[in-house]
Amino acid sequence: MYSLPSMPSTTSVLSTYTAFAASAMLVRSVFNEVQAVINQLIPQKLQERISSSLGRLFGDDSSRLTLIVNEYNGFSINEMYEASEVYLSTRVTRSIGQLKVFKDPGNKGLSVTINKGQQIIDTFEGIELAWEFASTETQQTVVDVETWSQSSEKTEHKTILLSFHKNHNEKVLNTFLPYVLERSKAIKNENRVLKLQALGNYQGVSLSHPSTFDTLAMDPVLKKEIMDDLDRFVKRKDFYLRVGKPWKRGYLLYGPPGTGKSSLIAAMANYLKFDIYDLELASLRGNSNLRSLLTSTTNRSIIVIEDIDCSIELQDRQHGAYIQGESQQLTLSGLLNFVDGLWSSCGDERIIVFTTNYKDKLDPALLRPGRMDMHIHMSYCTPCGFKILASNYLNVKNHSLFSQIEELIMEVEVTPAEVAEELMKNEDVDTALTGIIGFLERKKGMKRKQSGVEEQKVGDENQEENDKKNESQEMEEKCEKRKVKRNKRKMARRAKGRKQ
Ligand SMILES: Nc1ncnc2c1ncn2[C@@H]1O[C@H](COP(=O)(O)OP(=O)(O)OP(=O)(O)O)[C@@H](O)[C@H]1O
Ligand SMILES: [Mg+2]
Repeated sequence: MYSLPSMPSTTSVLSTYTAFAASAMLVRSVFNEVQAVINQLIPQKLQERISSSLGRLFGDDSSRLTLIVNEYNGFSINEMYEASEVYLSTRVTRSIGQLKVFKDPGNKGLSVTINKGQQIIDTFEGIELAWEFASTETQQTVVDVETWSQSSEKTEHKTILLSFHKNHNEKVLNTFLPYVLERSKAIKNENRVLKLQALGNYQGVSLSHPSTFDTLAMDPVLKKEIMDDLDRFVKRKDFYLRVGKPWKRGYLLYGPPGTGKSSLIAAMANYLKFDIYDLELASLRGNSNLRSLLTSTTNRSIIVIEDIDCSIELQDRQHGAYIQGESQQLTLSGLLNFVDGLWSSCGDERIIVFTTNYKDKLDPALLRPGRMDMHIHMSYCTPCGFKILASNYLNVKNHSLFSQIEELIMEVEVTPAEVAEELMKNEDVDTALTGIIGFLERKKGMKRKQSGVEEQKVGDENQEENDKKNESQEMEEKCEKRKVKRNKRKMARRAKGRKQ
């Protein structure tokens, strides 16, 4: 038969408690005595160091203050966490037994950090500071709204703890933490790997797009204008604050496929050392999702919405715009609210870029003056653009064949992407340039032939209209292909999400 274990009598519990309380008092009085001796004999800085170590030893934490720095603040990334993480990667000391080492693709060096539960002892202007990483996990049930299948997902909540002597509370908050923020910015700029994030699946990949303003084939005046605009933007924090405008800038890039819109975005990111967030509207579900995704982006970033004409089915603004093939609503005004900077909680130093092949197809609400700060036309290749490409790909600044090529480039519509492709076909300069001439001649011949046939068929007047139609059809096909590609990517991501 099962019998209950005998309960301790009240008197034995009391005597145990009394003995425990007596020993606790003894420990405290020893602690106080040692503290008093320290106060009399030792200089103040050393006193603090010894007393906080003793405090830890005797389980007395009353002399120390711990700041808790969580990775997220609601949906937003806590910049103090990010900055601390970057800063700490440079503060790893020899006393640490275990280190986590990783290398970001494209990063110049290795990144090192400590494991959960370990401490980094740091000093700042004579103050001793102890950093520690901590994390907890929670389990969440996720429902796929398409299949209604449920899965369970683990979420990790990461925290950095910073503890120090209470006397330095003000100094740490007012001087040290701002110093960590500044320092991390500098460290990031030194070793920067620009991140390219696909918003919606949170998978960051490093941006290894080599495009810079130097390699970009475009009108030099326009190029300079864009660079000046970016310079002005990053320098004008105080101006934006003074006039009460959110520190944001919007660019609309438009032009035919292959004229360098995506390359220009990469050049902007490389120039400013900003991260890129590629926002796929097709993978979003409604305004609240858009809002939470956007608030999860960091400052100093470029948010890109490519092919805005393909991403949003343009409908009457009153009725909202619908994501193609999705039942949930993402309104155009939801998007425009963001562009207008209504979400000032979203952070600072943001650039928003929309791209489109058809400017005319866009909702006028997007084109309204003041909505996007700069409309940038990316055009077919010009003679000047060709020279930049030849210098990039063949390392030639001048050549006897240049004038013939430049003449042809003025006659036919050729994109920088097409020229680049031709230039890559051969490393030998003469062969590559002769190849380009052949390519342009063929294009010119085709154009002539096409217009000859068309002339016979429909006569001169309809020619222009037909050209437009063909072009428009080509673009629509491209849009369609993109949609299919996007859907495939979305499905793959979902499948991957399900597997995890
Ligand atoms: N203006 C340019 N200067 C230098 N290279 C260019 C330029 N335009 C295109 N290229 C070359 O062609 C490739 C494709 O160009 P890019 O993706 O930037 O075009 P896009 O305008 O974004 O096209 P799409 O409308 O199809 O998205 C680039 O990777 C680059 O190699
Ligand atoms: Mg593009």
